[in-house]
Amino acid sequence: MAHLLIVRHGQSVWNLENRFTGETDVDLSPLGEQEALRAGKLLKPHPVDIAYTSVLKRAIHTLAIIKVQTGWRDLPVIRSAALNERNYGLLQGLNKAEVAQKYGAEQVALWRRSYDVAPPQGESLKDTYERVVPYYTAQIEPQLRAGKSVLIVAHGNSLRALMMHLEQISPEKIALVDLATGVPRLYEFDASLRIVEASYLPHRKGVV
Ligand SMILES: O=C(O)[C@@H](CO)OP(=O)(O)O
Repeated sequence: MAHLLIVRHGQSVWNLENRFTGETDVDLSPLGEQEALRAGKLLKPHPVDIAYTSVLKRAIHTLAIIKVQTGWRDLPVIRSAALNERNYGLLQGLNKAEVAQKYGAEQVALWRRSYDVAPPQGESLKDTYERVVPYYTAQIEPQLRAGKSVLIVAHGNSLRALMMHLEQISPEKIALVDLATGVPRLYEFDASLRIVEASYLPHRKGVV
């Protein structure tokens, strides 16, 4: 059966500086480029037919490095803003530790990891889910149903929203799920597109 691979972009310059990034279009840090190379090595044994990414350069750059590293130079790529990072509103650009000092760690934890508490003028994870999952269902799932394997290179929160959908993670439990930069997660499906295995590469055997 077809498989799906999801990868969060490599470390960005603002990840490194511990700043809320959201839809700000910052590029990879040097470590982020290394993480993308490593992701390419891990992905190589799992060829795909099509790739999807956001319109933000940290994801586009990660995918470009993966394409070179895997030798998948002709891999078709579709970019969509539906896969962008959640909009962090007024927090974008601010240092996460400074925001925690000002508003308290508990409030910041709610803004960062709760399902439905939106940061000021930004998107909650629920808002993000409501744009990511319909895009996945309409555009990406049909590829899998047609037997095509798919790679998605996107962002911490847009991918957490997708993981909620794929793995039936509850709003309470998703608060505990963090996705590391540049570590691919592999989903294998049965003929009815039910997940038979979900695991981070290179580790296998993590059965859902
Ligand atoms: O700043 C951001 O856009 C995201 C991802 O880096 O941060 P957080 O992990 O706090 O949601």
